[in-house]
Amino acid sequence: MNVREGAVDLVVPEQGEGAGDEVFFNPVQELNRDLTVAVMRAYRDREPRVETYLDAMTASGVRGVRAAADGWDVTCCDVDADAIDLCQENLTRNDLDGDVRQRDVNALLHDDYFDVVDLDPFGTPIPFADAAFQGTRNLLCVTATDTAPLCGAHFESGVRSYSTIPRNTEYHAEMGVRVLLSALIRTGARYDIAPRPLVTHATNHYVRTYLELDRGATVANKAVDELGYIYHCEHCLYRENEAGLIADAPSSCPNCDHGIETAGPVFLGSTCNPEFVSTVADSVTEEMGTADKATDLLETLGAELSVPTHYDQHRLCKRWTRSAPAMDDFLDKLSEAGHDVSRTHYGGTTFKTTATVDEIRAATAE
Ligand SMILES: C[S@@+](CC[C@H](N)C(=O)[O-])C[C@H]1O[C@@H](n2cnc3c(N)ncnc32)[C@H](O)[C@@H]1O
Repeated sequence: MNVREGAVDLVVPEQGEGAGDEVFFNPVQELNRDLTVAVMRAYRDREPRVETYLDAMTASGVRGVRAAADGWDVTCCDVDADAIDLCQENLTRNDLDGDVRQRDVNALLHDDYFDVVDLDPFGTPIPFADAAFQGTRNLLCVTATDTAPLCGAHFESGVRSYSTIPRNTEYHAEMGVRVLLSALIRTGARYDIAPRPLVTHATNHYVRTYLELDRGATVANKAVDELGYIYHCEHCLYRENEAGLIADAPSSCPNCDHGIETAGPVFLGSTCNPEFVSTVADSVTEEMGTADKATDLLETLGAELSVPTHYDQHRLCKRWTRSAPAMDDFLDKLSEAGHDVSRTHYGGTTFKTTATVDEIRAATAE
């Protein structure tokens, strides 16, 4: 089937039900790919010397072809011979050049360096993370689609993949973001690399992050300092964060005395850089099929408070046996009571605030 995405035309296989033999193409990931193009444009505007882009798991070649159309010096890699043929066909169809390699990307990244590396695997990216930190000069783009392990819904799998404790809370997508970033920061630290999140979002059952890599033991130590624990009470929705690698969890919830759960080490720092996010928004262009969605998402991300973790207004109001008022009125009350507050990209009824759960309850009481 023929599809047009961004400024390129592609042939992609019809996707059957379940895992088939055909080369993978997911039209739902167009937002992810549009944002990738915009992030790379914004990054190149800031760092004009970056040139090379590795589409590490290319499948149909869609990411590599779009990057080549945007002037990047592109390498496309996949282990699958059919993917490699299709990727080459799609480059040729658009009259574009690219270096197309049938290889295990872990081996390729062992031999070669790229300014920007894009990991877009099935499921967890962790089996590719060590090689990616060694083979990336500037910007590492990572997708993870294994949201159930990441957010603690598949607990053992999350512990195994990410070497941390994920907890299945009502802010599960943010738990996934912070677990993924924790694992990537700990992996980078082994090579004296500090990955700094420029943009991170959780959308439609995947997490996507763009990490600028800084080098040196001192900065890598600082990155590790941003890891810590979240203590969470499932009864009253109280939560608290503690930086550091040694957990000192309260024995019970300081708010209601019920049991407390510990997640971590997770990343407690900023998952986006708001100034960079605004330059990404300026790089979204109208040929992108998801331009409006991408712009809305970036606007929300840019304004989102960086504090962990978000609340869901409906969940809180249900817990307090109140009806949920209009979000804007609810957030205005919190703000008028002197608390920092923002909406979040995790959902229409979600917000972040510097207020505690008791302060939220008091400030928004009718
Ligand atoms: C989710 S698909 C990639 C989708 C594509 N990036 C897109 O945007 O449509 C994952 C691809 O990774 C490839 N793959 C799996 N293991 C790999 C490895 N070790 N090295 C390179 N490619 C690999 C698979 O063959 C598959 O084509």
